[in-house]
Amino acid sequence: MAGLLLSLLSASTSVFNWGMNPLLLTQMASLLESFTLLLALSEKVRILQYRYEQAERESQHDALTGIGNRRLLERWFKRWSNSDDSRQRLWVILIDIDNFKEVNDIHGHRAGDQVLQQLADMMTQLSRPQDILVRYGGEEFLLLAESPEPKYVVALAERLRQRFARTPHTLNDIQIPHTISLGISELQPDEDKPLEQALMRADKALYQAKDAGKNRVVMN
Ligand SMILES: Nc1nc2c(ncn2[C@@H]2O[C@H](COP(=O)(O)OP(=O)(O)OP(=O)(O)O)[C@@H](O)[C@H]2O)c(=O)[nH]1
Repeated sequence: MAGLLLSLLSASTSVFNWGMNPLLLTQMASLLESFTLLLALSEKVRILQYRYEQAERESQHDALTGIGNRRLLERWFKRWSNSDDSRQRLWVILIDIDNFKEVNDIHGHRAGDQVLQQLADMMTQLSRPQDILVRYGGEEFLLLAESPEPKYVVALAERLRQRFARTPHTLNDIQIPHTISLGISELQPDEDKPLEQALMRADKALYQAKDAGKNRVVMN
C-alpha cells in the first residue's frame, strides 16, 4: 500500500515537476506506511470488539427462543441490586408448560421446540420493554417485572395464561392445544440472597398451581 502511494507520489512529482527531494519522499512514504498500518490495526480492533460484544450477547441469550438465559438474569439482578434508583417492588413469575412431555412424545421434538418459541414470543409481546424475560430451564420460563401492586402482576400472568391457552400451535394442519402454570412471588430486597429466595417461593407457588390441576396462576 505504502509502496503504491510512493509510486503515485513519484509519478505526480514528475508530472507536476515539483522537484521533491528523495529524502523527503522516503519520509513521506514511511509516514504513509505508519498511517496505513494504524488504519488496518483500528479496523482489526473494531472487528474484535464487535466479536466480543456478539459473544457476550450470545452468552446471555437462549439460542432457541432468543430471549435471555440465567446468565442475563444474574447480571441484571446484580446491576439492579447495586443501583441507587428509587426501586419499585419486583416480582418473579415462573412459567412452566403443562404436560410438555406429551407434546414432544406425540408431535415430536421439533413441534415441542416451536411451542417453546411460541411461548417466548407471546411473553415478549405481553411484557413491557423493561421486564426481564428468561428461559430458565427446558420448558420453564421466568419473567421479572416491577410493579407497585400485586394485582398488576397477577393480571399480566393471567393475560399470558389465557392467551397461550386459546392459541394452540398449528403444525401440518394439526392443532396442538397447550396451557401453562404460573407461580408468582415478590422479591424481598432485604432478605439474604433475595433472588434465590424469591425463586424458591415462586417455584413453590408453581407447584401448587400444578397440584391444583394446572393452567392457573398462584401467588405465594
Ligand atoms: N422440544 C423440546 N423439549 C424439551 C426441551 N427442554 C426440555 N424439554 C422436554 O420437556 C419435558 C419436560 O417434561 P416434564 O418435566 O415431565 O414436565 P411436563 O410433561 O410438562 O409435566 P408437568 O410439568 O407436570 O405439567 C421433557 O420431555 C423434556 O424432554 C427443549 O429444548 N425442546
